Amino acid sequence: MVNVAVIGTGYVGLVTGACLAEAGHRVVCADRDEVKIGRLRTGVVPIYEPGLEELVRANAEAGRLRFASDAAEAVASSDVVLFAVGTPPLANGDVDTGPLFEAVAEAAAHTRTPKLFAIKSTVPVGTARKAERLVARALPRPVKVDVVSNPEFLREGSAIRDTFEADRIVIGCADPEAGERLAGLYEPFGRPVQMTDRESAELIKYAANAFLAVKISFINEVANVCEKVGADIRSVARGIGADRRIGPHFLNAGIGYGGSCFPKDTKAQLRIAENVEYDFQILRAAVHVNAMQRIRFANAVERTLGGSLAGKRVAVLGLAFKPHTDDVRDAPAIDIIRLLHDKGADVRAYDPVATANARRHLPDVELFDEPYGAIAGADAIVVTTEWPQVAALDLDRVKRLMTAPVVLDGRRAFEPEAMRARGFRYVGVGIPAEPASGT
Ligand SMILES: NC(=O)C1=CN([C@@H]2O[C@H](COP(=O)(O)OP(=O)(O)OC[C@H]3O[C@@H](n4cnc5c(N)ncnc54)[C@H](O)[C@@H]3O)[C@@H](O)[C@H]2O)C=CC1
Ligand SMILES: O=C(O)[C@H]1O[C@H](OP(=O)(O)OP(=O)(O)OC[C@H]2O[C@@H](n3ccc(=O)[nH]c3=O)[C@H](O)[C@@H]2O)[C@H](O)[C@@H](O)[C@@H]1O
Repeated sequence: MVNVAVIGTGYVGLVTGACLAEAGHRVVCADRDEVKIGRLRTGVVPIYEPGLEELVRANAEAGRLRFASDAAEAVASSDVVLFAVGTPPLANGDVDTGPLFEAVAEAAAHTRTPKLFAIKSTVPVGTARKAERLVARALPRPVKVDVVSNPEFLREGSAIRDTFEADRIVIGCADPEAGERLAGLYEPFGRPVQMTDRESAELIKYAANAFLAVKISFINEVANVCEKVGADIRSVARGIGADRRIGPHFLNAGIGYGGSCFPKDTKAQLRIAENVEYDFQILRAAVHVNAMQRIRFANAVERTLGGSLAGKRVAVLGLAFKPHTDDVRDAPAIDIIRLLHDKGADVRAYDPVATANARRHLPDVELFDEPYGAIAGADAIVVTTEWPQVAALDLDRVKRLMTAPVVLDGRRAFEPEAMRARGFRYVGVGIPAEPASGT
């Protein structure tokens, strides 16, 4: 059992804290947001993540997980301090490491016994080294504090499983003994650990997200070609994904990536490369393709509805950037709705959990927590998040509610053949307009 403090109780901090508590450690999650901490103390989990509320409550009741707004007390009672504060972009495109350095300096100022500081936030190369120098200056008296890099790879919506079943745990350290101590914390998870230097660990995180973003933009470009040559992206993705060197994952073509991570981290990595006078061309192209994919899809809606959206009612299904989360940060749906709205469409949108978060981004759009209200009177359905609730719609009822049975599916929520067999005009990304033979 290790006493752990987690500084920054956002998505990563809360999930990591709860999973470490479940593994038997004694964890205190701290955040400067007192309202959030107050809610967590009463068992209210501020994010929608399947299984998280139960995990938090069970571990809080067992006395292994508690919450603090006072970082000083959290740090004083811990041997390992994990930093999981946000690292948003600054207006000039650089990563804002200010809040992280503030948290590190504050923790150091309250350190009186030897500790291990581990940076989980996604940070530019060199941040752990800088943090180490900051710690040396902020310590009230000289004690040994190791600063290691420990990037996080969890996904929203499957964050708990991703933590317990991580493909790898990356630990970047200057002193191997410090790395081993951090590896000990994760030992109950039984996952492979990669030890490396701090700079490489920091770059692994950005390179992993960049590679995945490139993979998505690549398959989206192949899908765009499919539409022009009459091929089917489903067959193409299956065919290339069967090659073990390519792999079948992250080859779902559609309206591109969104969320709080890929858009932010790809742009951050472009900026990091620019700062060392390197033009990261593939990544720049991937970011551009991703932006264009939203515009292409909105244009496809317009084309499908006869070239003008003026006076047309469109039901957009899905606001979250992916299913099983209420996160709408940089969600493709938000941009697509704005584009449709600007083209004159009367947009109504549905999401099972994200309407509250989406409201401030879409003040002029009527939002529904149930799908049929959004669909009633629609000239077309536009699918922007592949929620199971969308796939499970009563299609006869949907058809009765619409003025014409038209579906534009940006996320492959439906099977094209099944939809066409039920009398829908189905338009998908990378799917031939007419069913191709042999698929
Ligand atoms: N959300 C995700 O799925 C993943 C995020 N990451 C990275 O992890 C880091 C955290 O991300 P999220 O958890 O999504 O962020 P978040 O925005 O959900 O939470 C960050 C938290 O840090 C707190 N905070 C900020 N400055 C603080 C300070 N000085 N002292 C104490 N608390 C402070 C904020 O109040 C907030 O609650 C980022 O660098 C992100 O790129 C990495 C992997 C996955
Ligand atoms: O650094 C981060 O913060 C995290 O970013 C992503 O996780 P996340 O953003 O939660 O979600 P993903 O499941 O990766 O999906 C991101 C976006 O890509 C889209 N996507 C994903 C896969 C695919 O084949 N096609 C596709 O368009 C999704 O719809 C979604 O909009 C990474 O997958 C995590 O490993 C990483 O830890």
